[in-house]
Amino acid sequence: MIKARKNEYQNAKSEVNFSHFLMHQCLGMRRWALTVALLLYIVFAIMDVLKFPSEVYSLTLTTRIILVIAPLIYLNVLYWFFPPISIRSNLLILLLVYIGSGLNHSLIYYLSDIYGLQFSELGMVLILMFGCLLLVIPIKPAVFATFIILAVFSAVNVYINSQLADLIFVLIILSFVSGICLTINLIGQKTLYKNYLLINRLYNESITDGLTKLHNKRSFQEEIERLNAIATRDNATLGLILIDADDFKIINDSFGHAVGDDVLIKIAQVIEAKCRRVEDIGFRVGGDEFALILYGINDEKLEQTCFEIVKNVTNFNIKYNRQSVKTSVSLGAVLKSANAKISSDNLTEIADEYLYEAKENGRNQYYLKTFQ
Ligand SMILES: Nc1nc2c(ncn2[C@@H]2O[C@H](COP(=O)(O)OP(=O)(O)OP(=O)(O)O)[C@@H](O)[C@H]2O)c(=O)[nH]1
Repeated sequence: MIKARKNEYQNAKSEVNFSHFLMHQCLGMRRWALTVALLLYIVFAIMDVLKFPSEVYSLTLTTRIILVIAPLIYLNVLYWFFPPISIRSNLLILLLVYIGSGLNHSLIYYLSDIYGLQFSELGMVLILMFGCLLLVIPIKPAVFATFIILAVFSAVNVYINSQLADLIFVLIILSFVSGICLTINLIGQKTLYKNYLLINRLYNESITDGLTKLHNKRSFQEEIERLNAIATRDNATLGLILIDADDFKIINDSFGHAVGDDVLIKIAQVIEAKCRRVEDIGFRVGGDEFALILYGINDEKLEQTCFEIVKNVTNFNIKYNRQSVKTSVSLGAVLKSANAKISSDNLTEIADEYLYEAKENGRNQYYLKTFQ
């Protein structure tokens, strides 16, 4: 059940997190692709002025600036100085630049034909390479944009009565170029997705206790600091319960290690059952020691939770060779009230002192303090 809950949460977040991971991995590539695209496009615009008569370049410059150069300047500033967190951020503007440059190409191709000017096909190959590969646009929108660009290009060719055989030849070359670029893009994204899953799995293993599947001690130190900082920032309460099995050595010595393990797993299940929201986290912090962090809890609910944990563990019905295994836990709990400021180390120390009191004063009970 613990594992199922973790997986459910992770799967829901995985799609979003992969977009962030991909952005992180591809940020350098996208930055340089945008910069090189801008420089190349400015060179194309300058060539328009040098090669074409003013009635042609006044039109081509306007469309180049509006559809491509201005959005590219915006994207360059954004990606170099305020990098977005997701690969899907600014997707519409990226598509506008890609489709805009493709349509511009067809427009200039058309004007060159009318005015009898020389115009190279090389530009279209570069546009397709940037759009399908270097800008790292997600695959489906890239295919869609490429289709629009090639469809308009074909329509212009048909309109100006190009040779059908020539058009088919050019379309085959352009489709081949975009096909290769899209395939490399797809393979790259799939490889990165595999790396992403591997990193996630290794990270989850590094913060999970192998026996109980609760978070481990390392994760406890990270989470108590993180949640205490968030609670202080947001003036929220934070509950911390430390839980220690009573006379666990006796259980191990009397019934064996396997029964001891079974008891630990059952205690972990009781703790996990108290985690009702994403911010509530249960940990195994030592051999027979556990912790539970409850974000935003009030004193009444914290006390109720302590009471229920003690009661549920006492009610375990574990039998070994027809002998019942007596189990109990002692708890030390602390509630950081909404406006209190305290370090996570001090919070843990207070809970630990209270756990010690609970042990000293007879075990199978909880001691709780509110820190104002
Ligand atoms: N079965 C099992 N036992 C473990 C595991 N890790 C630690 N232990 C045992 O847990 C016991 C902890 O004992 P102590 O720290 O002396 O505490 P205790 O016997 O519970 O006594 P109090 O805490 O004072 O009530 C030791 O006997 C460890 O060997 C584990 O993964 N499985």
